Amino acid sequence: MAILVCGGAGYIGSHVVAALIEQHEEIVVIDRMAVGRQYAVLGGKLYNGDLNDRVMLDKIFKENEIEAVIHLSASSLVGESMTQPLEYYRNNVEGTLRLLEAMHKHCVDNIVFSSTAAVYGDPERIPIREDDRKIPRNTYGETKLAIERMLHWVEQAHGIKYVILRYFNVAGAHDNGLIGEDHDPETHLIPLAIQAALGQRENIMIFGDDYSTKDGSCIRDYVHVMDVAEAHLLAVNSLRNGGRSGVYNLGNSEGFTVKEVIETVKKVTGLAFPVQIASRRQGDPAVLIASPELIKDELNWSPKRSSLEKMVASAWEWHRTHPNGYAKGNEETWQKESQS
Ligand SMILES: NC(=O)c1ccc[n+]([C@@H]2O[C@H](COP(=O)([O-])OP(=O)(O)OC[C@H]3O[C@@H](n4cnc5c(N)ncnc54)[C@H](O)[C@@H]3O)[C@@H](O)[C@H]2O)c1
Ligand SMILES: O=c1ccn([C@@H]2O[C@H](COP(=O)(O)OP(=O)(O)O[C@H]3O[C@H](CO)[C@@H](O)[C@H](O)[C@H]3O)[C@@H](O)[C@H]2O)c(=O)[nH]1
Repeated sequence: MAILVCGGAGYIGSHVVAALIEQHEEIVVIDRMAVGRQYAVLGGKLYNGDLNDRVMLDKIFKENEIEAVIHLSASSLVGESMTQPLEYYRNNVEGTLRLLEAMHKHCVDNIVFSSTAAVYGDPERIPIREDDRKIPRNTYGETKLAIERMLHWVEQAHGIKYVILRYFNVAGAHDNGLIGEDHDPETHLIPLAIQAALGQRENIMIFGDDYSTKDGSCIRDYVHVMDVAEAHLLAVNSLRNGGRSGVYNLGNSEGFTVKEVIETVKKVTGLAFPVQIASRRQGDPAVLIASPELIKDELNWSPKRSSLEKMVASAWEWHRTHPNGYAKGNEETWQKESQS
């Protein structure tokens, strides 16, 4: 029996695949490889395909005995979602609809879904609990909330059980040194600051220093990608063992401002780089900090890498050793490394 990982060639998906390999699972990956990186997939069977492609999904479910799905594929950039809302609804909501149709047709009834802190919008209290008000401030969060609601109703009608993981800001890279974050273009704060440290970009911009926070910049809760991957194993095992559906925050219950993150990057790398204040980015809430108590209690999740400095050091190690990511001229080096 195999686990289907949708978006398994992406940043977080590739770390989930690595964790499944350690658990000796049979793995099938579907990724449309526009963003996904072939060399990020350390094992399993890879289908280069789109979730919106019914024929492709049917083929995958026919060719493999799938017992559970881990669904990470999405368009997931807050800023972009504000200018391309139709594409976000199409790729995220319609893609998930196709996936659930295929699961229903092929009698697969367990799914772990990547949701986001962006479903909450401006939180009513900090730390945020799962039942708190959800009024997304951006189209991206809105599409994820729509999918969460879809999962709820599909379970009622068709018995497909789910674990929804609402990640906060995922950071860092795998300890094995083989996989990490490689987006093109990069939009996330930590890798961008590291690129500035490496001299690959002129500076790093702080999007707004006039928020009501201690230094005026936005606060986020960072969580290590390996701790996130570990949560997926716990979630899928719980569903397979007859556990019920659930919705969980995935964060460290500690927030850091953009300025603090940039200072940490300077400290960890030992490198100075220019920092500029820019205007606020559309769709950004001021503060997002998780209460992860529920997943600790119910799924026994215990993050092992919660210090910001260690997360930045882990990201730094990846970027320092792979300054061009996976596939921009260093494929051979990468292949040698992965074989050794
Ligand atoms: N990175 C974060 O901090 C963060 C935080 C909260 C939630 N999330 C969620 O986690 C998931 C993974 O995020 P990531 O940072 O690894 O993103 P990513 O872009 O690196 O990975 C997503 C992968 O999905 C694939 N994909 C997208 N649409 C597809 C489609 N229609 N068919 C097949 N493949 C498709 C992409 O090619 C990519 O490889 C996303 O669902 C995202 O919304 C991420
Ligand atoms: O050049 C930059 C990039 C980002 N930021 C700020 O840094 C913070 C973090 O931004 P980023 O790293 O882009 O992450 P988010 O926009 O917070 O979104 C991430 O975290 C969300 C959960 O909180 C997920 O839903 C998203 O998928 C994921 O991309 C935000 O306040 C940004 O405004 C800057 O100031 N300058």
